[in-house]
Amino acid sequence: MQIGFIGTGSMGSIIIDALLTSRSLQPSQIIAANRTLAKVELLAERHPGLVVAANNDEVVRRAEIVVVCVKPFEYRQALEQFADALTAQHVLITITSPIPLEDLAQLVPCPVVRVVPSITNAALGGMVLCEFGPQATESLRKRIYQLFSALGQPVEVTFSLLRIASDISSCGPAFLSYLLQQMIEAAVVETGISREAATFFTTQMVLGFSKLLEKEIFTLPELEARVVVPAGITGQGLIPLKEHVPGLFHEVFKRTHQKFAEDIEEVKKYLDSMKQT
Ligand SMILES: NC(=O)C1=CN([C@@H]2O[C@H](COP(=O)(O)OP(=O)(O)OC[C@H]3O[C@@H](n4cnc5c(N)ncnc54)[C@H](O)[C@@H]3O)[C@@H](O)[C@H]2O)C=CC1
Ligand SMILES: O=C(O)[C@@H]1CCC=N1
Repeated sequence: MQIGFIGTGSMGSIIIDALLTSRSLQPSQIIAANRTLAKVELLAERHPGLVVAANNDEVVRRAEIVVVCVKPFEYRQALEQFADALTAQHVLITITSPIPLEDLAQLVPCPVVRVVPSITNAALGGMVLCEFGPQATESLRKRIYQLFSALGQPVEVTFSLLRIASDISSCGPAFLSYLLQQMIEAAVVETGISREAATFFTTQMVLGFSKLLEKEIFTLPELEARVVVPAGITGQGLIPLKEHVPGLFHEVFKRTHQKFAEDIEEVKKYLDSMKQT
């Protein structure tokens, strides 16, 4: 079985690296194309045996599962370049959320699946969100879970949960990184600690924190309660946090949902126009 990749930018290359470093696939089982050829050539240098395709059409002709890793507004062009080569034997996977599977399914002759990765998959951790289109069978579900379990924990999400699940699982690492950088900056400015030392302490704290959660030693509220000892120092630090943070993530999720709705509307326009041609 050969797996094809269209788009080997940030996420395409993370998925390929993860499938190969986990030894789920051999490099020769992957064929990939990218608009800028140099990016795939770099991947092939890293993974000798990986097949560099000259174009998207070649990927689709040689692969059975085709993973499209381009951005929502690059889809139209990409689809136009390969849709004619798809047959009922293919499986088309999209890794981005604003492409409605029902609409995509009407444009191609094969089952369609959504697999939303997370940057955490680069360390073979975190979640892999899966949504299956109208033609997906039970055996296809099993195959997709098996393949992508190399990257992290696959979980099926319905379209109604997709946005918030992606917000937490895939956007979450960026949100957390921003918050942690704010903590580091404040430490540097308020105390004169070096950025290097503050970054080291922060990183080690997060690694330990992840282990606590992984080992299910505490739930998040239990963990907070154990650190905030009565009349202690942490409680003082939490006062400004409790003053400023509530409401913040409501705004974050309102914005991601708004952008998602706008993207879907735009995508639907071009998918509808493609249905008519
Ligand atoms: N960055 C992240 O953490 C996550 C991103 N995603 C989704 O993945 C999608 C891709 O994101 P990135 O990989 O970060 O973007 P990117 O811009 O790094 O990668 C897109 C790649 O597609 C290539 N490309 C564009 N049009 C093409 C075409 N017609 N044929 C062949 N190659 C083409 C580009 O050259 C580029 O290398 C986004 O829509 C995003 O929503 C999903 C989950 C997490
Ligand atoms: O398509 C999405 O929903 C993802 C989440 C992070 C970036 N893009």
